[in-house]
Amino acid sequence: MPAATSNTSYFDSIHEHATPELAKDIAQDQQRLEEIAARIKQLRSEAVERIAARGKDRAGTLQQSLQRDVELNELAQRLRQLDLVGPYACLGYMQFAQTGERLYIGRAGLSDAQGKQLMVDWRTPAAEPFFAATHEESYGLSMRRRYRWLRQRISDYWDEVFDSSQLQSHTRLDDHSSFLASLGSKRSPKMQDVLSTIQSDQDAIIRSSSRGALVVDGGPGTGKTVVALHRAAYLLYADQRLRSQGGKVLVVSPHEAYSSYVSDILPNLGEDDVLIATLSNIVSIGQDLPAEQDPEVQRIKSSAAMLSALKKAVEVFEEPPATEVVLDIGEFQATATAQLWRDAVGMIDSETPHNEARIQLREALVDLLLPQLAGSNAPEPQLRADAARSSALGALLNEYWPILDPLNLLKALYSTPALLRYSGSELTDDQIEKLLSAPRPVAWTTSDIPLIDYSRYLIGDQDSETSHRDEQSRILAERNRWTNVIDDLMASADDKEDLASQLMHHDLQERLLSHSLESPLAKESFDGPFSHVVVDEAQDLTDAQWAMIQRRCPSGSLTIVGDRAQAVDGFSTSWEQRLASIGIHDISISRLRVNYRSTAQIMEAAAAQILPEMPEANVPQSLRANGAPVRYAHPSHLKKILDQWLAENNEGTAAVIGLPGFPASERVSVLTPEHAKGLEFDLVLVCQPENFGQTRRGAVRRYVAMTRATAQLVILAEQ
Ligand SMILES: Nc1ncnc2c1ncn2[C@@H]1O[C@H](COP(=O)(O)OP(=O)(O)OP(=O)(O)O)[C@@H](O)[C@H]1O
Repeated sequence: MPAATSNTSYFDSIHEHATPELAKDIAQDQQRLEEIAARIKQLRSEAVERIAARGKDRAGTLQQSLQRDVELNELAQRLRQLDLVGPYACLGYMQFAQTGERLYIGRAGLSDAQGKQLMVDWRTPAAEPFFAATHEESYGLSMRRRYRWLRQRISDYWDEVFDSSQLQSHTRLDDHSSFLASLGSKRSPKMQDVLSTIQSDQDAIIRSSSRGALVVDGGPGTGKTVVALHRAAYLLYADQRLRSQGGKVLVVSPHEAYSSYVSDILPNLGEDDVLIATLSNIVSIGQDLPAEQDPEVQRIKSSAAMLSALKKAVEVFEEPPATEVVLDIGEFQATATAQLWRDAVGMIDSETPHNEARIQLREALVDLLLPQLAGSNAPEPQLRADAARSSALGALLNEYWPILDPLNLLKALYSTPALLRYSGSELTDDQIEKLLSAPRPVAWTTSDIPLIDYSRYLIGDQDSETSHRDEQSRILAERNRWTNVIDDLMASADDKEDLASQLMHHDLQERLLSHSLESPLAKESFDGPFSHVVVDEAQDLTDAQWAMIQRRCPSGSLTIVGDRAQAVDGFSTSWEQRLASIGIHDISISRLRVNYRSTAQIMEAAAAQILPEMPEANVPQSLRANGAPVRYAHPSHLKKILDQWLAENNEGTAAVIGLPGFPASERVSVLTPEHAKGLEFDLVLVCQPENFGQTRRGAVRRYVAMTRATAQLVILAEQ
């Protein structure tokens, strides 16, 4: 038997007490894990050596240095993948009933130097039974073993036996204890990695098609977020449709703390290109915006009617001239009529933002005015250039299609009665008066985010004419540079046909060209389009916020994660009705019903809050029944209870919810119920929940706050 290494030493400890069958089984297991670890180590050192050697290559032809750069890039990527996967490479194995063969499942596929398969990638169809098998449908498996990793070591394993003939040789026969133990372990500021214990119902959602919108509905702690993030990684790897659309994925996060909490999950799954952003990050106006204080103003700004008002306000600045305008172009005169203007506008691509459309409009006007300059002796290109640059045409555009500033237009809409009354035809008179009566000067709030975003979408970049010119010259220069590079390559190559086919068929040229043409900001751009968007806490999104997301996902491929019972502002319809109201019709709904987070005692207390207000709430069943009782105490005991818990637990996290001024620390978060959404803590102290409100809104806030606890819940109330 190979010597034990650090990440398999757990098996040594159970080896001592094992039956002969179990000892043989463990030895086989241990050997495969050693082979995997050794192979990763070998591949890693080969990659490092190759990088060191290729990095020193300076001399050579242009072709050689080009290939060297491509190779270095690929090696660096390979190394990064090995480092990501390495410490927790193997998730477990499944054994087939008929052949007795074991197939090991990993975060990535791996073969040894002779080509023997050591483990298969979790996202491949071959790996599916590992996640999908249940006692009802075993997929031909006799058993499955899942490892539990802790600090880069296997700390435990969990066996499930599907074939009764195997019962004698396993110590942990369908014993959920290892799995349950992992659910009860102490939390850290980062969401834990649970790939190896993904359950069959979760797996079915992860692997379902990317077509249309998939709603993942479930109560608190049912693994909706886990499923959505694993689904993003799965689709990026396995879904041809998604990859053919560019494979850009966006995860819309409800708040910054959530973004940070889940930020390790996708990199641990080998995906570090997925963008996670709040709606504020997407708009980014360089400051943290306060929430809108007036609920009525908040409602108006969240409505589709407000988006229509904004669109109409932009159109006010696109009206044709009422009378003919005579333009002096060089020594000639040309007349722009309202009809000529309309014809020119008809030549613009209707999706182009206002400021960028000015570039197209200028060209279209020149096209239509050109016949009126027929008497000129100048060649046509010269005539066109003169007309396009003429100050008369510039003045015409400035008057009837001025360059707009997206933020100023929105401010103007809020504060100019005539503009708001004209544009806001879908708003009621009361709503218009409400907006006009808001304090001046306009101070942005979070409710303005979707409107700012829409205004930017409609209007585009203020400097678009200059940027357009700069971008054109950049692309031209880049193309020339690469044409020269490729010409040089062709000139220096011995076998031209071979090189030409390399350039044409090997994707070298394409990759280099497209990389070099990518704007430096493109990777971080939140403008999309994205081929798939994951939306968490989707029950809270307003119409205007949905519009922001839909614009970024023209394919309509969405994973929508939510729980109607956690909607603070109410969610009285079904998912189908809600999504249909914003134009999403291609929907399928999957439900999750088991709570992996909170003990039964915590869920019972939380259910008592929500069910009287919302009897149809999807309250999930807790998997862990043996928890501590919920504790009730006077608010004055908060500090004492917290200090005692910190002294007794040197690991784990706590949250104080509902007492904003309380001092936070490394292990103690201080949150409102809204900002606690999506998060979880070992200990949750809910402060004065009676102040959260008496209506349904209050019940939802209490429910959200209480269901953040994994192990201990303390309610601090006056009575
Ligand atoms: N298959 C699983 N194996 C182990 N742990 C799991 C599994 N599924 C979910 N969990 C754990 O359950 C907890 C809750 O998961 P998650 O945050 O995804 O739930 P959620 O449905 O999004 O909850 P909420 O609606 O309250 O935000 C997390 O600690 C997660 O790691």
